[in-house]
Amino acid sequence: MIQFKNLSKSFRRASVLNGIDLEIGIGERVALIGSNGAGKTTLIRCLLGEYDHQGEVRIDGLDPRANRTAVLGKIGFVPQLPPPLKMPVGQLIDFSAALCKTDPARIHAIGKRLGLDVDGILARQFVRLSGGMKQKLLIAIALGRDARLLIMDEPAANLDPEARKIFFDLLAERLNDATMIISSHRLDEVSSLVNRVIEMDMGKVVIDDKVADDATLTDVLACRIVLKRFEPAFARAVEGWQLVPDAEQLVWQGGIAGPDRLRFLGIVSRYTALVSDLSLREA
Ligand SMILES: Nc1ncnc2c1ncn2[C@@H]1O[C@H](COP(=O)(O)OP(=O)(O)OP(=O)(O)O)[C@@H](O)[C@H]1O
Repeated sequence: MIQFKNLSKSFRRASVLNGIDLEIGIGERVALIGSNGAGKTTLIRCLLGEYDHQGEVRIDGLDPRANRTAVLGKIGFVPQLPPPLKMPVGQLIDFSAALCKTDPARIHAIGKRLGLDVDGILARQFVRLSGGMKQKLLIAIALGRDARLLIMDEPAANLDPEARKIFFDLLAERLNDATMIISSHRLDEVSSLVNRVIEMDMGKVVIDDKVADDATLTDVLACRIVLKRFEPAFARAVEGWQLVPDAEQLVWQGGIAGPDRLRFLGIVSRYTALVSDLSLREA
C-alpha cells in the first residue's frame, strides 16, 4: 500500500531524511517512533504530498505530490499540532465532512463517544477549545469517514484515560479495513496498539520490527493494588483511571484498558515503595 524508495529530504542544506526504504502493507499498524527531530513528522508530510523530495513515495501506486486530491481522499490524518483555525466547530465539521464526502453525523457521533459535548460547542471557535477537546475533534474528523489509511501524529497524548480507552475501541473497529501509522516519541504510549515498530534516528530507519499482537485493543485487565499506607499523592496520580478504593484507601481495584497497561504501570512505578501487592490480570 505504501512505498518509500530511497527517500531523502533536506531543508536548505540540512539533511532531514537520508535514504528511507520502507514498504507498509494493508492491515499493518505501525508505531513510528524516535526522539525529537528524528524526522517522523517530515516523513509523514512527504506521505501527505506536502514536500518536494528526492526518491519515491507511493500510496497504492500513486505519487502523493502529483495526486494530492486522490491520495488525501484515502487518508484520515490527525496532526501533532492542531491548526489555529478560527472557524466555528459546527462549520469545521460540515466543511471536513463535505471535503471527505462523509456524513457530518458520523463525526458528531464519534466526538460524542470520546466524551466531547459536540452540540454545546458548535458555535465555539476551534482555536478556543482546550488541547484535549481539539484532539478529540480532530480524531472524530479523521475516523468519521472511510479512510483506508489512518496517519496519527501523537494522537492520544492529550486524552484522559477514559477517552483513551474509547479511542482504542474506535481503532479496534477499524482493524480490518485500515492501515495505521501512529507517530510518537515514546514507545510505551503506542506499543500495544501496533504490530510493527519503526524507529527513526537522524533521518534514517534504525529499527524495523514486526511485533506480536499480544493484547487486543479491547482487552480490559483486572487491576488490584495494595498499598502499605494511604498516600494522597497516589490517589491523585490514579485519579481518572477508575480504580475504586476500599474504606481505608489501601486496596484499589478496577479495569485497565489492555493497550494502556504500560502507561498505567509507568504511573504506578513512581510509588513502588508504597505498593505491597499489584496484579494486572486478563479478566
Ligand atoms: N519546515 C522546516 N524547515 C526547516 N527545518 C525543518 C522543517 N521541518 C522540520 N525541520 C527540521 O527537520 C528535523 C526533523 O524534524 P521532524 O519534525 O520531522 O522531527 P520529528 O521526529 O517529528 O520530531 P518531534 O518528535 O519533535 O515531532 C528537525 O531538525 C527539524 O528542525
